[in-house]
Formats: sequence, C-alpha cells, structure tokens
Amino acid sequence: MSKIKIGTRGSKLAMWQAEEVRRKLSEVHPELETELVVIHTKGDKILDTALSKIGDKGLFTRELEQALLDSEIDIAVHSLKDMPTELPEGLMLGGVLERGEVRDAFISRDGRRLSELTANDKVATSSLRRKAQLLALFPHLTVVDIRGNVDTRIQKMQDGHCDGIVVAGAGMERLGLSNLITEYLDPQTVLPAVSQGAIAIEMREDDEDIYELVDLINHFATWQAIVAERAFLRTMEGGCQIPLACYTSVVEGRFRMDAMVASLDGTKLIKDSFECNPEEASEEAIMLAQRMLENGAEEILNIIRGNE
Ligand SMILES: NCc1[nH]cc(CCC(=O)O)c1CC(=O)O
Repeated sequence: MSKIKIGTRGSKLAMWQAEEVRRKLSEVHPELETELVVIHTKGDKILDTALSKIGDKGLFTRELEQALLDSEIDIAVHSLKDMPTELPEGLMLGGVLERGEVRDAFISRDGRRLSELTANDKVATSSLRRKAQLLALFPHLTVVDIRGNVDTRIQKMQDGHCDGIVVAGAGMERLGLSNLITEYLDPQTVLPAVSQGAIAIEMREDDEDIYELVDLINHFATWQAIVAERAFLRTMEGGCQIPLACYTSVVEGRFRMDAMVASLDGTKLIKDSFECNPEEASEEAIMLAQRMLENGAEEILNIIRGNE
C-alpha cells in the first residue's frame, strides 16, 4: 500500500476530521501518500429544510458510500453520529479515532447561560434530541429550527434568528471556536447523540490491506464504547427523527451508559442506565434498549411514528 484516497464532505468540520485521519495515518505509515477527495452529499445540498422533516437516513453519508463501492476512494471519513446503524452491503466500519469532546455546548448571543433565558428567548437546534431535552429542562423556552454548518448557525444567531444555539462541543473545538462557548451542558442532563464526538472510518469489507492500515489507528476504548452505543441505537430502531440519546463513560474500569428517549415536546422522558465490565457493554446496551422499550419508550416511538 503506497497511496490512499480519503473521501470526505467539504465542510470545514469534515475537512478537519479528514485531515486528522490523514495525520494519524502518516504517524503509523510515514511513506504513505494520501489524497483527500471531496464529495458533496444530499445533506450539503438541501439547506432549507429541517433535518427531521427530510427524515432520510444516510443524508450525509450515502454519496461517500457510493464512491467507496465504486472504488473512487479507499476510505470515507464521517462524523460517526451521522452514520446509520445499518451500512450498505459490502461496507464496514474499519475503525474510529479517539473520541473528542462528547458534550453539547450552548452558545448565547449575549453570554447568558441557558438557565438565565426567559420565555421571550429563542434557542435554535436542528436536533429533536436537543429540542426534547431542552424543553424537558426549561419548558418555557421557545425552540426553533436551524440548519447549516456550525459557522453558518453562529452567524444566523448573531443576525438575530435566535438568542442561543446548542451544538456539539466537538465541532466547536475542531473549528477553533471554543472561545465562543457560553457553557458545556452536563452530559447526564442533556445527553449527547449516540457516538457524538467520534470520527469514523468506513471501508470496503473485502479490502484487507486497508483494514490492516486502519486497524493501526483504531482507538480501542472508543471502539468499545461506540459499538455498545450503536447496539443500543439499533435495538431502539431510532434514526435522527427520534429524540434518543446516550452518554457512555468508563470510570475506574467500569463501563457506564446513561440513555434517554423522549417525546417530541419533552413532556415524556424516559431515562435508564447500566454499569458493567467493558467487554459486556454491547450485550448490556441491547438489554437496556429492550427494558426501556417495555417501560414506555415503545409507546413514545409509536406516537412519533404515527405523526410522521
Ligand atoms: N449533525 C451535524 C453534526 N455531525 C457531527 C457534528 C459535530 C461532531 C460530532 O458531534 O461528532 C455535527 C454538528 C453538531 O451536531 O453541532
């Protein structure tokens, strides 16, 4: 293997993440030649519709996956949280980089914290998960939709579209914008998206040379966590259209998952958690999802699906 083509979306955040994979690869294989191939996805093109209304799994990934299947690229770099749990036939997750910041961040126009906002203030997010959890915490808030890349959202806020936005802390840090963050949200109160902060490498299943290479930069503890998180998501059958979240952590060798499912307006919110040895995390995650489905999550999901 002497040259590798790395597929990525063209946003600043996607490019940063692809460059990070490139840096990691050159650490383990200094002679390797790398080329970034920018591919536009449907999610980059439709910018005026709420994500929850497009309701399309793979909005930010499908064109990259087609390029992989067509051998136009050798690996695709994604934000793992944008990847559906079922990958196209012939493709697999090759590895993940060490997870970055997992928490959501709140940014306000005037420096007030979330708890200081009033009923006159508008908070913007495109995520049903964030909306439901914000409303559960602060029912008086008005939550409005927003689309676009992270810097576009900040600009829209500064232009008066809203008084604050909630975005992934990882995105802000990667774009060098951490200084704008008003506060990080406690991850056990506002749970992050499944796999938030993780950068994933997708590849062809039969590409052994690439697998050997990618495996060298796979971060095992992150891998263990995201496999469990995606097992939870798969069992819950959630896509981005459902307010669903989980936060995983390892404390003194014990793996812990906190999970939540909520109604769209945040009035019903189910939380549950488990702790186990890291090797048992996926099995426990599936049982957690089943337990939550029995304890009311199924009912919430049925109502949401019925409204679609
Ligand atoms: N849904 C868009 C998206 N996909 C990945 C990130 C940030 C990086 C990450 O969370 O891994 C973001 C922006 C955001 O949610 O604010």
